[in-house]
Amino acid sequence: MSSTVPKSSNIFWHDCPVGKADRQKLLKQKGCVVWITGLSGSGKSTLACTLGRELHTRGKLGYVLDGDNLRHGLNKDLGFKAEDRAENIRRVGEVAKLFADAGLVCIASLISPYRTDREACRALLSDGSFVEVFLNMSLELCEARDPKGLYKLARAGKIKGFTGIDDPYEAPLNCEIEIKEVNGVCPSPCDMAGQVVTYLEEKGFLDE
Ligand SMILES: Nc1ncnc2c1ncn2[C@@H]1O[C@H](COP(=O)(O)OS(=O)(=O)O)[C@@H](OP(=O)(O)O)[C@H]1O
Ligand SMILES: Nc1ncnc2c1ncn2[C@@H]1O[C@H](COP(=O)(O)OP(=O)(O)O)[C@@H](O)[C@H]1O
Repeated sequence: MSSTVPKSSNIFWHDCPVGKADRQKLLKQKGCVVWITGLSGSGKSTLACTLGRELHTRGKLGYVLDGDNLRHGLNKDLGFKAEDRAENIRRVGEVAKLFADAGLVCIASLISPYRTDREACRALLSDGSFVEVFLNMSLELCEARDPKGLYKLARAGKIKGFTGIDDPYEAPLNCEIEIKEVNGVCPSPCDMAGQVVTYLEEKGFLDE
């Protein structure tokens, strides 16, 4: 696992005259991170994109960091063993922090299966500006969806270490928002995004 202590020495922090507060004023919103966690197929990307669209419609600036997408570039050197997943989450947490500092509503959607990795990301943000959203969908529902056929491959032993099958998923203990299926039925993407928007409104993130 990567250390959070810099390897380099003789490094200094430079402050710029235009700060987060100035950018937030310009954008008429407050920077924060909406961190969406859940099993593969639980609807993370769907929620991220629907929320991104809803914010855009309201004239609010958001940006989606999707785990699958980032593994094509920033994180293409990482696999799925626990250390790689930890490094994946650490990097995305740092990038999300920069987006929040830029004044954006940063929407990160990653399985992020380990509690300790998510908590480390939470600790990077100031109090209240890390909003953890748990898509609490059953394995049965996710597996029935299986849009990429990955559960099928995992069940057949063709993918090893697949989250929920032969790799762990640690559910959040203290998330800000939990979205659940009721009797096997999941809220619609619009309803899921609406729940997050309501939270952001109530906490004042969508105001100056
Ligand atoms: N072994 C294994 N376990 C879980 N997922 C796998 C695996 N191999 C490939 N994939 C694909 O990778 C996507 C998850 O990437 P993440 O960066 O979100 O994963 S993690 O947060 O580092 O656990 C995940 O995307 P989602 O289905 O959108 O969650 C899969 O498409
Ligand atoms: N709220 C929802 N209601 C119905 N289907 C959904 C919902 N959210 C996602 N889906 C569908 O479930 C599948 C998995 O969603 P996706 O967003 O790709 O999940 P993840 O990013 O967690 O892997 C997709 O086919 C998507 O269209």
